[in-house]
Amino acid sequence: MVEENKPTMMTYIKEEQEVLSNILKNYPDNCPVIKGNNWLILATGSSINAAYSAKYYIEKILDVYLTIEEPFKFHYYEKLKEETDNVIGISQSGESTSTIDALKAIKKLKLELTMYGLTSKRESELAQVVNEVIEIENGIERVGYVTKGFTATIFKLMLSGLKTAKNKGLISEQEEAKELSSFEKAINKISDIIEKTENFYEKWSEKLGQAERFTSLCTGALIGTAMEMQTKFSETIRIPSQGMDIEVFMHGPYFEVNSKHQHFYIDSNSPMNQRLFNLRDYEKRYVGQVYTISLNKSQNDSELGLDLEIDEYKAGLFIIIPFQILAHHIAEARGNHLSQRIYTDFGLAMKSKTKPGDYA
Ligand SMILES: O=P(O)(O)OC[C@H]1O[C@](O)(CO)[C@@H](O)[C@@H]1O
Repeated sequence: MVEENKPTMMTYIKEEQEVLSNILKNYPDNCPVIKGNNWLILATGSSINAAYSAKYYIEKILDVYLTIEEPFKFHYYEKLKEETDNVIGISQSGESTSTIDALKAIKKLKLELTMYGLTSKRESELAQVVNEVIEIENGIERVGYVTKGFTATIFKLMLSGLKTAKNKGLISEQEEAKELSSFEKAINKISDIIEKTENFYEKWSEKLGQAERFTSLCTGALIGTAMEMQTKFSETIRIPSQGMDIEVFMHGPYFEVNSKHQHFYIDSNSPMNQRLFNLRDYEKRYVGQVYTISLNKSQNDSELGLDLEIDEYKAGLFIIIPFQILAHHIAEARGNHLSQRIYTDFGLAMKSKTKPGDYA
């Protein structure tokens, strides 16, 4: 049962349009020019998925190499590359200990490295470790299964890339304006995305409720979306869920499919799409149901067409929204009352967080 006035994932999903519009309104003053050509991003959970969702946009618009690492593994096993110019730690709460610890260790090793912290909380421990705080600008999010913080993180990273590209003279004023206008048009359609997803869910709710495993499959630039689908479905629906690139799926995971599995194909108009469709046609014969979430218009009932005029590099900002809504609805329909939090002592017991989350 949802308690009155208690925010839910849906509360925050419905705020995404406004949050992203405000971030856009505050551009360029709200974004830094990021130094150097070799950026290292450290983040975990939804924050690392957000980094992957912005990576290919940034690398396309800028002359940078963006390396993304899990902070715990990086801290204990990886070597800091000589050519690394800066480190960006991302933590929406600013309370993920692995990210904070890895940043502290790098600081000890190379004090002169510029460290940015992308976080919603200026007063957090992460914010104290870095040289420059970049605020995510998503307002308060008191549901642990983050949604608006996820898209806001992607957008701040993309816009910081755009501002840096302009500052370096890599794009003209007109090109910058064109990018901003294409973001704006798609942001204004978020309410349509929500409505279309609600209709899609209505049509498929019974079928979705029968799945024993969900898999989302994408091509390159949308890997952050597939990863976040895995995170969000695992956190909320709590049945085996995975998200990966089609080529990864073709080397092992395809052996496990059966009629209890359901697949989502992410159609981002990638030049590799034919291979995605070939895989979908093949798997249709063996899994319980295939769905497509597409940037184009819907072609049939099992396709959720968002009808957005954006390229695949920006798509990660938008294609995740249907997955966020589906995660919420499927979870609630299966009896997972998301407002009743579980494993509440986990973060402190495992020291994965500096303090208990401030959840509704
Ligand atoms: O961005 P943050 O606050 O570091 O959190 C990272 C991840 O940790 C979690 O809070 C789980 O501990 C996830 O829900 C979240 O995606």
